Amino acid sequence: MTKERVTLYDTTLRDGAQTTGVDFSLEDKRQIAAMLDDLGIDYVEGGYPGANATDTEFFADRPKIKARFSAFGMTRRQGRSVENDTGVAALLDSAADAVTFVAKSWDYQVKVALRSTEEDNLEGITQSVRHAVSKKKEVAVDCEHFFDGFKANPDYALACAKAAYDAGARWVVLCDTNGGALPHEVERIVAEVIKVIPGASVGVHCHDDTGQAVANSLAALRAGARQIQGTLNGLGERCGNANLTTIIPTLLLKDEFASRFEIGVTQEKLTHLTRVSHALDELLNRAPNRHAPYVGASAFATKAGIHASAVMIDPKTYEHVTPESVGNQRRVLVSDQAGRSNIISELTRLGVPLDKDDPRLSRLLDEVKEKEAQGYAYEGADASFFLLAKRVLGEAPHYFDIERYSVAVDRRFARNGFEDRGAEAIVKIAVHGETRISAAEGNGPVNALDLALRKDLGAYQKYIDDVRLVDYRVRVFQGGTDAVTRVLVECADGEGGRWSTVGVSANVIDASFEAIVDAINYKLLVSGAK
Ligand SMILES: CC(=O)SCCNC(=O)CCNC(=O)[C@H](O)C(C)(C)COP(=O)(O)OP(=O)(O)OC[C@H]1O[C@@H](n2cnc3c(N)ncnc32)[C@H](O)[C@@H]1OP(=O)(O)O
Ligand SMILES: CC(=O)C(=O)O
Repeated sequence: MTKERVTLYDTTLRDGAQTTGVDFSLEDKRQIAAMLDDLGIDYVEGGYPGANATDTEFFADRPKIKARFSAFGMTRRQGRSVENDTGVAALLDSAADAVTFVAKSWDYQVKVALRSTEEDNLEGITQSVRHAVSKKKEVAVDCEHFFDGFKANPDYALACAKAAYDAGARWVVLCDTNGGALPHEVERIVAEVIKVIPGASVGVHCHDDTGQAVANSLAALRAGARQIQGTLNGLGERCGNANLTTIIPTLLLKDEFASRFEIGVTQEKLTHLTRVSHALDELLNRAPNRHAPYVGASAFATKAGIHASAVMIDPKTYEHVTPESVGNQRRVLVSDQAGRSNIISELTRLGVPLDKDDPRLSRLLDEVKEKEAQGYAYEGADASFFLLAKRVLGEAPHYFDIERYSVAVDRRFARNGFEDRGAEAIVKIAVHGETRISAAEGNGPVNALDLALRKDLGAYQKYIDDVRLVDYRVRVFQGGTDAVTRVLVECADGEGGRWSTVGVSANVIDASFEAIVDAINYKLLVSGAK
């Protein structure tokens, strides 16, 4: 059976730029456009030329991408001829291959937001599309509020879509602008639309305000639409847009879609998806969503002991697709929900082979559960788990003893309002029976302690010279005066190694110190220090 082509239209650089807290630079836009192109996306909507300096500059010079490069903007303003509309001119003068006009398609919006008439809005659509087509641009029309408009006044919503199509639009895109539509409504309404506009020219643009943007996009596809708009990682106004990072693997890996449709993204490119998703987060300086479908760090993580034992026999028992297909990884977590299978799996990953019948395995599992009951959490601290395992197995050398440490926080206030802040720490340790005392100043108590501990480890100093603390997280739980503090620390070294450790105490400084000591011990152990 010949497969039908589904077109993917990405609006990360336009609707994604409407996400709270997102502000793309010109260079960000160039990099993201290249990433999308490499993935195999058909259209890259670059932004709104004329709306701001970054977008205007981005559209001055066409990025070197194979994908169609699209400029977004509104239809001609009310009371203005299309030839004299500076907004429309900015779209047509841009280096875009295609223009996407946003047009009202809900009579209520025409009256209230545009303060215009239904006839003028229809004329605006027709004139804008015809003008852009006459300037040799390919045209799409995003019919804003289409689903709400259709529910309120189907004839007018359809008339708007039809006006766009009849004037020469290549794509008529039905938008769930407020994100309130549900899949069965979308499926029903799209089926009505394709009675008057061929499905091959119909697209869908869904927002995620009810958490249904992906489901709504798939419902539109089932009903006959052949273009899906969305964004990487689901960026977009308010709750975001349909997440292409979820839609793409669904189209390629789920039989209902994979057997009927083809898209520009190949199975090989699909294996880059997790990296692309994380690269976008890196550019935005935000942590990737661990629970994101397909690409999140937890998407193929197994925590429950019963699941882990089955996953080790056959991963299919608890995985709907393979992690490798989307460039992700399987993880079996160690926690208080674990059984021996979790421990064996994690030890294997860490390069510590252990037989399921080894009596030390049960001791290690008991120790993990006891420590977790005290507040330790090993699923985010694999280096602390590694150390614990090595100790229980009797394979961890003892490198140094802490004899004492102290830390003082210093605040100096001057009359002119100048405030000087800092902290000083002293750490006394014994290495091979020899006492060493180090002092350090830091911008806070944990920083000072970390610097003091790593200042002089005698014969071991050479192993830790390139270690640095890169992340520090605190969680207080149990509440009230009995509160327990858990500190998670992430360290890195000059060879690209990264590892996480945990410390627990009623006192945040003690918990931090414990996590830092674990981080140093881990580095010594994996460096082969004796
Ligand atoms: C559904 C969506 O996500 S659409 C997203 C659109 N993107 C953006 O708004 C981000 C970029 N926007 C901007 O920089 C600015 O809003 C601009 C440059 C486009 C316009 O700025 P301004 O001229 O100051 O107008 P303002 O933003 O206050 O209002 C929008 C105007 O466009 C009109 N308008 C809105 N949609 C349309 C439309 N589809 N067709 C014609 N006119 C429209 C409104 O009635 C309003 O007109 P008014 O100025 O006569 O009141
Ligand atoms: C066009 C668009 O972004 C919307 O209607 O949501």
